[in-house]
Amino acid sequence: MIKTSITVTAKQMQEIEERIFSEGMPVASLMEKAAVFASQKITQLYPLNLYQKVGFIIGCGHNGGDGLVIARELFLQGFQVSLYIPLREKSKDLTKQHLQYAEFLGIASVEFIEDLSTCDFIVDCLFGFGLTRNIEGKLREDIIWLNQQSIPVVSIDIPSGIHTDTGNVLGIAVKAVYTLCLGLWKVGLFLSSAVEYTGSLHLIEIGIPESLLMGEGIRNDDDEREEKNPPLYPPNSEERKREKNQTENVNYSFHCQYVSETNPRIITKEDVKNCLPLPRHVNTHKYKQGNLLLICGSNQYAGAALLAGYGAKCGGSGMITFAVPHGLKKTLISHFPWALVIGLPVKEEGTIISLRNLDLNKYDAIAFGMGIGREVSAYQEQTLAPILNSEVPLIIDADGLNILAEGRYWQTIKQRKSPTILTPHIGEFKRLFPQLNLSENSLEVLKMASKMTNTTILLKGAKTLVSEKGINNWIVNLGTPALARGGSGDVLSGFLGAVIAQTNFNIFPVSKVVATCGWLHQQGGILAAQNHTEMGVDGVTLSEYINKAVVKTLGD
Ligand SMILES: NC(=O)C1=CN([C@@H]2O[C@H](COP(=O)(O)OP(=O)(O)OC[C@H]3O[C@@H](n4cnc5c(N)ncnc54)[C@H](O)[C@@H]3O)[C@@H](O)[C@H]2O)[C@@H](O)CC1
Ligand SMILES: Nc1ncnc2c1ncn2[C@@H]1O[C@H](COP(=O)(O)OP(=O)(O)O)[C@@H](O)[C@H]1O
Ligand SMILES: [K+]
Repeated sequence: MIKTSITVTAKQMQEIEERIFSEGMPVASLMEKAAVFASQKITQLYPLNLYQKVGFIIGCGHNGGDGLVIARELFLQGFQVSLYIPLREKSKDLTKQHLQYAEFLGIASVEFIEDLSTCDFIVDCLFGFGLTRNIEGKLREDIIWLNQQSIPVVSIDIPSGIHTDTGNVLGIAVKAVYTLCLGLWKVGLFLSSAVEYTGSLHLIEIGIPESLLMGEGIRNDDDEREEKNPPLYPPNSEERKREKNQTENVNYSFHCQYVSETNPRIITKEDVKNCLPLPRHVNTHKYKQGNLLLICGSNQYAGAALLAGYGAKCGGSGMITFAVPHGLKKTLISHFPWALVIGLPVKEEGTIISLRNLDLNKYDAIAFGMGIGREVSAYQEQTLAPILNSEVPLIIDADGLNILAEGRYWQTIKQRKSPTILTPHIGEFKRLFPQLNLSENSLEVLKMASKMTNTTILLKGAKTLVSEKGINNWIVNLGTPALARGGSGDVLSGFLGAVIAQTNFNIFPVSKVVATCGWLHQQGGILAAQNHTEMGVDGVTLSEYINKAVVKTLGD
């Protein structure tokens, strides 16, 4: 199972391969295996009865070698194969041998990439994880030409031009319809700069022994499942709070020789199933099921409070309390008759100026910031400061993050004992951490930011990334642009709040729960888009589909 969720860097992949070779597996055999399985996948995607002409762009390294084996297999099956080999003279020995055999078989090669213009599809085997410098000159022109064609491209291992570790484009990169990643997921495939290039991602199993990937301290899912039933505690008892909220040194990653414990894992359906829904004891009651406080809304952004409420509604917490500008009380009650609504004092513009006498520590989670407006910044000592000083797991979103970005509270945040979860989109992240360059290496920067601040950060975008204190890192590898719509994030914060309010962090690390919520949020969006098209996924619709996503996931 671990092979489908682990991600590696180029160096780690090289080390794993070297170990396999040093244990006796011939290089050529591994290449043969990878390429034959890749060719099988290609023929599923492009069956011979529908697609006859296939072009290959062959590089000089082993990615090119893979390409030649795939080309040979397709040729032998009856495809019309053309090879474009721009770096022929520089070919590595194994690649040269495959080229010689391809020529012996009579597989045609072409002089110019334009000669592939009549192909039904093209297989990109120019560079894999060996690409280290920018693509320039003629190769650059070739890729520009390729990207201008409407011919579908399948990239082998990684789209040529994408940096294996950062996902950044090294000058230019191939835009693929499918990427068939060999053996283990290369981490760059999941980072935002690569999203436009990878197309649909498929992992080709090449038999890397799991023993090389497992290490001490790995928790398997069965252990978690057994522990999932939480002990019964009186509501809000000190004992329960202490146990529930302790997160220090909980590290569910692995200590493996080849793969760092901080390598992000892809959150899988199995991970999600393992986390949610949280079990309910038969004799539970509402205060044992998580008591969530949502501090949100302003006259200007009343909708954000409502959408956070709709999100929270999906999360199953026993009690939900809204603390909103008092002018919004009636609206909130009309939407959420089951919730408590507390009116807060406001300034003329309708933004909250204090939390009055709210006893924050009686809640199991607080979500703060959705639609509160920037003006709250002037009242941060009466609002954000007591929230940060509470001993409650905390989610901060939207304008809550903008107040944080002013920089006065990082020390307080660092010292918090309960989990602090920040949910910025890329713009908010840049405001929070102006000293960090997110575009250089988004994953490493995210890890650094969460480590520096002692928080869990969920970075929103086409791919959602989660980092808990730089240690436990996750990638949400699904998503829909249907969610690029005002309010989707408010739904996520509410949902997250409701789930966090019920979570025992002794059983599940914060990062895994946060990634699970991120996954279900995106999966909800995908299901909603299937039924309503991408045009129809407003926040309320999205929230309805989050529960459908839970039901579907459990049934799958
Ligand atoms: N070793 C094996 O038998 C296996 C190989 N695989 C394949 O091997 C690939 C890695 O192979 P390599 O390490 O040979 O690397 P690549 O095939 O990615 O290419 C590296 C070659 O390109 C040259 N190069 C790098 N940047 C360049 C640039 N900007 N312009 C021109 N030339 C440039 C390098 O000098 C080197 O010769 C993987 O991505 C995968 O496709 C594995 O996946 C399966 C097993
Ligand atoms: N192209 C996309 N693909 C997948 N998810 C997206 C895309 N664009 C936005 N999203 C998701 O939608 C949500 C938007 O949140 P946010 O930017 O905070 O919006 P708002 O503040 O309006 O609610 C995030 O969860 C983000 O991951
Ligand atoms: K490639």
